[in-house]
Amino acid sequence: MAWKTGLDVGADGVAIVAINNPPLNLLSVTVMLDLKRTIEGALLRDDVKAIVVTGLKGKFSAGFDVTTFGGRQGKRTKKELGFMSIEIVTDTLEGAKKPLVAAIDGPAFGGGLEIALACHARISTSTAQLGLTELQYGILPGLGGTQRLPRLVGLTKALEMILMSKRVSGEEARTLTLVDAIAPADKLLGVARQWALDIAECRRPWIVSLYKIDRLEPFVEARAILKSARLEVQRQNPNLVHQLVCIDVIEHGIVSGPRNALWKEAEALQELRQSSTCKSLVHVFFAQRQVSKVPGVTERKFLPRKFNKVALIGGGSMSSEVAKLLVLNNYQVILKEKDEKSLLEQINRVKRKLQSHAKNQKADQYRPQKFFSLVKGVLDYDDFKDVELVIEAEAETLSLNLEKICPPHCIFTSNSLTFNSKSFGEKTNCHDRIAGIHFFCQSPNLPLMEIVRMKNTSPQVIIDLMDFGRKLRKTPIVVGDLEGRSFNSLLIKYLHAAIFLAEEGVDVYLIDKAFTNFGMLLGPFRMIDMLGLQVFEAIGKMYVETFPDSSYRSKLISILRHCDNEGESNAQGFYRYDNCGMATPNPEINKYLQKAENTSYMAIEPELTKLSNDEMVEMILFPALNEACQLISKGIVIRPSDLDVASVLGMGFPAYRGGIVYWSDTFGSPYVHSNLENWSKVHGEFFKPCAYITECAAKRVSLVVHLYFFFV
Ligand SMILES: C[C@H](O)CC(=O)SCCNC(=O)CCNC(=O)[C@H](O)C(C)(C)COP(=O)(O)OP(=O)(O)OC[C@H]1O[C@@H](n2cnc3c(N)ncnc32)[C@H](O)[C@@H]1OP(=O)(O)O
Repeated sequence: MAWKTGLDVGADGVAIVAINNPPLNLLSVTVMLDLKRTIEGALLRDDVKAIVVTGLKGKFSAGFDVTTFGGRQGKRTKKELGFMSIEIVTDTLEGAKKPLVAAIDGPAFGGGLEIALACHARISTSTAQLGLTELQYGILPGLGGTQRLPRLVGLTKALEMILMSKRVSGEEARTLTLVDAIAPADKLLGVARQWALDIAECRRPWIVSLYKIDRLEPFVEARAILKSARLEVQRQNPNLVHQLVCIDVIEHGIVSGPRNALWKEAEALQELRQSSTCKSLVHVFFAQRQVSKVPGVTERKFLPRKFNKVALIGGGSMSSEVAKLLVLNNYQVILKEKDEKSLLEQINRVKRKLQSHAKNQKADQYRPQKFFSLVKGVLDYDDFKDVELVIEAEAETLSLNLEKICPPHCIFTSNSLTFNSKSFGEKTNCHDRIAGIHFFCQSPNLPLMEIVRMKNTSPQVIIDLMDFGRKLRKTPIVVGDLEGRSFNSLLIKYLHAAIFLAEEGVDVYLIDKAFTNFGMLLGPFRMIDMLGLQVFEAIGKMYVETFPDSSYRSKLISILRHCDNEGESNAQGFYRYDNCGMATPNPEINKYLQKAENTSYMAIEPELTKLSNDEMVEMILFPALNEACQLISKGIVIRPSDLDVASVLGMGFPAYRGGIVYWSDTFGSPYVHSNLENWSKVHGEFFKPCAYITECAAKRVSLVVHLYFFFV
């Protein structure tokens, strides 16, 4: 078996110990044992005065391999528990009789950084990335990070970094006193070697982080900081325990001593790594990495082409949001409208949005003007000669004329709600340059961008659009094209199911509360307000026309709109919004619901008003899962986990529940099926389970595993 650490002793008496587990030098029990053996070997050699610990090929270590987390582990003995943290990191590395200096380049995350923290000094490149990212996986730093980081940078900064899994650059780490010096990559080892010799020869201090006290706040202040951190995490994530456990472990070190706390940390890690929260978060971590892989496209390794100039055609308020997003990311934008009046309105909308953005960001007064200089409003196509991307927001078709005006590499996309892939660009000769692009259910602020890949869209165009999405700081998800179905349809099912319950007499605000208690960022009605009732009604109508049997025909939205309730855009919808954007229930809502009931042909179902929170959540999310299974079984999304990522980023679904498909699958397909089947008998086709769920339930197999067999 190949060694996972290398040893190289120089004539200066410094041993370089390098972690060697490419590509990211991930840690495992084997790597840790090798590290222990190599360090012990170096300590025994008379020609070694000091040791530099580093990672091969410019990557210190991206921490532990998280695939080992989230599963059930047998009970461990106390010795096994503290083995890596106490015997290896603390007693062998930190307790070494010769000084150890960490030379950090590239990633130093989780356990990787914890090894560096146990060294007696740290030298880093300015671009290295450092962070204790464990809480992002529902665990806590398990190699002494809960004790050493607060002692190196102070409790306040350490809590900020640990609780938010915050990553800092080498440069920032230097200002935090997390690293002792910065060196360019080509001089990193040289500087670290000299530093190690300086410690060995008493020219620099030999610092043992575990017992450092000068950066730690005084006892009373420290406990007050921890108390307020506890309150804050409880307020933000009342369903999660791992953050509280982590704060307890940090406090234990302050009250009972850091070595004592290392045992507590090891026990807590053992417990948390088996939790469902950890399993779900690890699932989301890998799912997020998968979405960047598009079969038949990304493995070709094409380089993305850069867009400088983007044209937006029509689209009113929605397009103005996209225009704002583009100019804030330094794209030149051509706004094309059909007449003077619409153009003036559009220009003013973009101006207002940029001004209010600058105000919210507390930017200087000239910033909006600077951004606005990137926007040009036009009524004709003269300026399209050098645009690289066209986003059509309204038109159903793409004209041959436009194709001729634009350069031959220009990409044509539709952002239209009623985008019909068959007619869009039908008469042109550039089918390989046509795609759909959704800035996510018309709210460009959500960190998701859906790219609809048509039958003929070229791989290069998909690469270009994915890169464009990332430059806008969105996660691009590529979907196939089928009858206008996409992640939007899943979202619409979810929101329509919530409206169905409200129209059946369930309190709107209780529904929203049930969802925020479940962990969603916003309840469904707050989300409709955010999307805008006009947009929501338009998409709803499109679905009713395209899928008349399985769509829900809501009365409520048009009634609300009739009384000028448009959502956040005009500060009234399901909620009313004050000048600071604070939402309070709309006092008129029952009046609108009564009207909807009077015009509805469905009888109110009193049983539904007795639903528990969990039942409400299932009844609203299972129809969305039903839609998800259709998207997957028809091959519209590449893999089931893409919908988990889309639900986390686009719906605000709690990542710690793993995403909509993953979460639903924990109930088992027979449970999901029998619920949908029962609801459909009473409440109609909207709830009818799709053939795929029916088949999985009949075979009593997992929805996800079965789908993988289907498509891989
Ligand atoms: C006990 C300890 O306290 C616990 C811990 O150490 S917890 C672990 C903490 N570590 C982390 O959070 C690091 C997570 N990784 C990352 O952020 C990024 O991978 C990175 C910034 C290091 C590198 O990014 P990038 O260069 O884009 O490479 P990326 O594509 O993400 O990763 C390369 C491969 O390694 C995998 N990988 C990355 N980090 C991993 C990890 N910690 N565990 C398992 N696999 C990992 C990726 O999934 C990917 O696999 P693939 O090629 O099969 O898709």
